[in-house]
Amino acid sequence: MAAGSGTSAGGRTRTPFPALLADTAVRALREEAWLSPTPGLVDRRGGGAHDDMDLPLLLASAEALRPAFRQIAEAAERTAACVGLREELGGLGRMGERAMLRVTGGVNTHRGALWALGLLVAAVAGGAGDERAAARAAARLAALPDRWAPAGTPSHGERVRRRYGAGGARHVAEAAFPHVTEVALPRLRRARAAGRPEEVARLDALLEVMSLLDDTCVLYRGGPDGLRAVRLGAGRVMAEGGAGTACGHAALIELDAWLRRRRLSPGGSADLLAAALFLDAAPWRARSPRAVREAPACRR
Ligand SMILES: CC(C)(COP(=O)(O)OP(=O)(O)OC[C@H]1O[C@@H](n2cnc3c(N)ncnc32)[C@H](O[C@H]2O[C@H](COP(=O)(O)OP(=O)(O)OP(=O)(O)O)[C@@H](O)[C@H]2O)[C@@H]1O)[C@@H](O)C(=O)NCCC(=O)NCCS
Ligand SMILES: Nc1ncnc2[nH]cnc12
Repeated sequence: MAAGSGTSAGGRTRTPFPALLADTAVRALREEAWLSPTPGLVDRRGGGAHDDMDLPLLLASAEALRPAFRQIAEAAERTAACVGLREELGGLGRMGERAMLRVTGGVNTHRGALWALGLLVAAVAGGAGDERAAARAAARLAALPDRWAPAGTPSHGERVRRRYGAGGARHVAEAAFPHVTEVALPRLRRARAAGRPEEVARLDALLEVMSLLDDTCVLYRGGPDGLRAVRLGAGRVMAEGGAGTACGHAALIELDAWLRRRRLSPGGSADLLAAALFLDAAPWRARSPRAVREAPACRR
């Protein structure tokens, strides 16, 4: 879908591109939250493996991130993709995290999603013309330094990186989101082309990501054995035919019950499914060669 901003020929006001991108990002988060039954995750049925989250909380959290997504897009529209922009995005990302924690009463609902979607929103706003170009541009941004990133207490991701050497959310972004472009999006499209219902296509995309991802949420709570079991369990659902078959559905429900008992939540996979839904629906507005020539140059 092509998109722009300002006033159309007929004089009607069009939604500004940053607001359109923020809408698409929030919608992707909402759709991921509504998807059911998702193993161990919050969904329409309840909080999954979480005793501090439910669907209304995730929906409120998604809405609280809208201003951050819009401001991220605005910054990327006006600033070249170099360290200055990376640092501005870091500040906006941390502001978004504070807004999220305010509405959730301190629960980390969407930190990883804000990171992945924030980088992809910036990439599309900065002129990426398709999903692969967006993932590559997001990777370049992720790899830039942010001198204002607070040292503070190590995050869960940082702890398991030190302990087990796992890559985590930063590494996945720097690798240009292969689980999104090479796994989730192709799986979504193959399932749709085969006539599967949209919900089944999304569940299969999630399960395939789960079967491959080093999810630091799972590693933090379940260690390497927990992560191995989650990946094998998700792989088994797919080997049984996926969420749309009787055997695959039974395997999914079994995996869900096991994750709830072990209090393991594949939150990183949920974030990457939301990233795939964002790219799948993104409004593209590749910059014209003239706009690229006139884009502000890197100052550092
Ligand atoms: C680079 C950052 C993402 C920070 O990364 P780091 O790994 O240091 O920090 P974490 O706080 O651990 O957050 C990473 C979140 O990313 C998700 N995730 C996990 N593994 C992967 C993966 N392999 N690939 C992609 N994404 C992954 C995951 O998010 C989900 O889980 C969250 C709940 O996690 P947690 O708090 O650990 O949950 P609980 O176990 O429930 O906690 P307790 O109840 O037990 O206390 C949830 O948010 C999901 O979204 C990881 O949690 C980045 O955030 C950063 O540097 N931000 C600064 C701002 C910035 O620069 N922004 C720029 C662009 S906007
Ligand atoms: N549906 C979900 N359940 C739990 N954590 C999540 N983080 C992002 N989406 C989530």
